[in-house]
Parts: sequence; C-alpha cells; structure tokens
Amino acid sequence: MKKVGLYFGTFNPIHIGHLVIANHMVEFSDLDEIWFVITPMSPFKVKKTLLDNHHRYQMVYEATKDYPKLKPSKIEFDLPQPNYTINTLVHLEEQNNDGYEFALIMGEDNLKGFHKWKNYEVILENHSIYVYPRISEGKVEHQFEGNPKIQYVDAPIMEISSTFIRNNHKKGKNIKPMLPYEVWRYLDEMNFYR
Ligand SMILES: Nc1ncnc2c1ncn2[C@@H]1O[C@H](COP(=O)(O)OP(=O)(O)OP(=O)(O)O)[C@@H](O)[C@H]1O
Ligand SMILES: O=C(O)c1ccc[n+]([C@@H]2O[C@H](COP(=O)([O-])O)[C@@H](O)[C@H]2O)c1
Repeated sequence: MKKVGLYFGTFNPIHIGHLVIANHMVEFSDLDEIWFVITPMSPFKVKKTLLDNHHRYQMVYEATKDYPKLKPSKIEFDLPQPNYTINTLVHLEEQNNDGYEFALIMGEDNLKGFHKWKNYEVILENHSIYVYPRISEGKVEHQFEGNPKIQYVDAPIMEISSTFIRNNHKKGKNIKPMLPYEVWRYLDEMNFYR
C-alpha cells in the first residue's frame, strides 16, 4: 500500500516554501509520495489575481519534475467549484485507486480552522492528517488535541508567501530566489502578475 500525502493549495505560484515542506514530509514521515493538488477555487478565498488552472499546474509540474516522489495533480479541475476537499477525497476513493491510501498535509494554521471545513469529521474519520508547524494566531481546537489521526511533523518554518511574490514581482523587485528557477522563468516569460 502506497501512502500519498495530498497537499492542497492554489499555488499561485508554487514557491520554495511549498517545495521544502513537501520534500520534508516525504523524506521524514512514512508518506511515500506527495501530490500537489492544484485547487481551481478554494472555498474561503476569492482571488482577483488567480491564474488559469493550467498555468498553475504547469508551474507545479516544472517545480516537481526532478523530484520523483513529488507530483502535480489535476484531480480538482473537473470537479464542482468551490472545491471542497471532502468532495475531492470521495472522488479519489471512487476512482480506481487500489493500492493507494490518501492522507492530508496541512500547516498548523489550517488545522486551527479545520473545524470550519465541509464535513471535517468525515475527512478525519477516513484520513490521517500530517501537520507541519506554521507561525499563526489562535489555537488548535480542543477536539483535535491528542487525536491519533493527526500527527505533527517537525518540518522547517518557511515564511514565504505567493501573495508577497506576486505583489513584489509587480513592483519590479527581484523575487527569483523564492521560486525554483524554471517557475521563475515561466512566470517571467509569460509576463504573469505584472
Ligand atoms: N511558506 C509556507 N510554508 C508552509 N506552508 C505554506 C507556505 N505558504 C503557503 N503555505 C500553505 O500551503 C498551502 C498551499 O498554499 P496556497 O498557494 O494555497 O496558499 P498561500 O501561499 O496562502 O497563497 P496566497 O499567498 O496566494 O494566498 C496552504 O495551505 C498554505 O497555507
Ligand atoms: O473543504 C473545505 O471546506 C476547505 C476549506 C478551506 C480550505 N480547503 C482546502 O485547503 C487548501 C488551502 O487552503 P487555504 O485557505 O490555506 O488556501 C485549499 O486550496 C482547499 O483545497 C478546503
């Protein structure tokens, strides 16, 4: 049985923070692979500067092509929007995915809001959650403390954000070190976020 960690996000664009976390998860936990699930529309976020799905996918593809354990996933592209994670998980289970077990990867910041996700109890009943540390306000809900389905992985804290990258690329600042080289080249050539 292959254990896959699903890393959901808009990845607008993917940056080295995402990559370091995913690589750490796959190297230092029992996960065999990480799939970056590019979300067409996140339930809680309305974005003005969201690039087309296929451009965000292409950048994740470029970022992960040299890492055999990290993969881009289009699974949500044809699912109803906004993309509730429970729907995607049910869809994955319905597909012919014998031999795969699906877990979720999320930052501690997202775990703090996890009780607001659609059918979060069902998600937790059927899937493990691998949590990495993240600087954020607030507390993890009491109901999640000590839950054997939730395990913490001591990944490094990477304070880089896609918003920062987009805003500062627009201002003409050099954001090149925050992205894998191919991702930087793609968004620069395509004139994105200008
Ligand atoms: N530097 C980082 N370190 C760890 N986790 C991150 C980092 N940046 C984003 N994430 C998390 O990775 C997931 C995917 O990121 P996503 O692109 O959806 O969000 P984001 O970086 O907050 O984007 P934006 O800045 O465009 O709002 C999210 O759950 C987000 O919280
Ligand atoms: O299913 C939900 O109710 C739900 C609510 C909020 C977020 N999510 C998922 O979590 C991902 C990261 O969320 P965010 O808000 O940090 O961008 C997002 O892309 C969705 O796949 C899912």
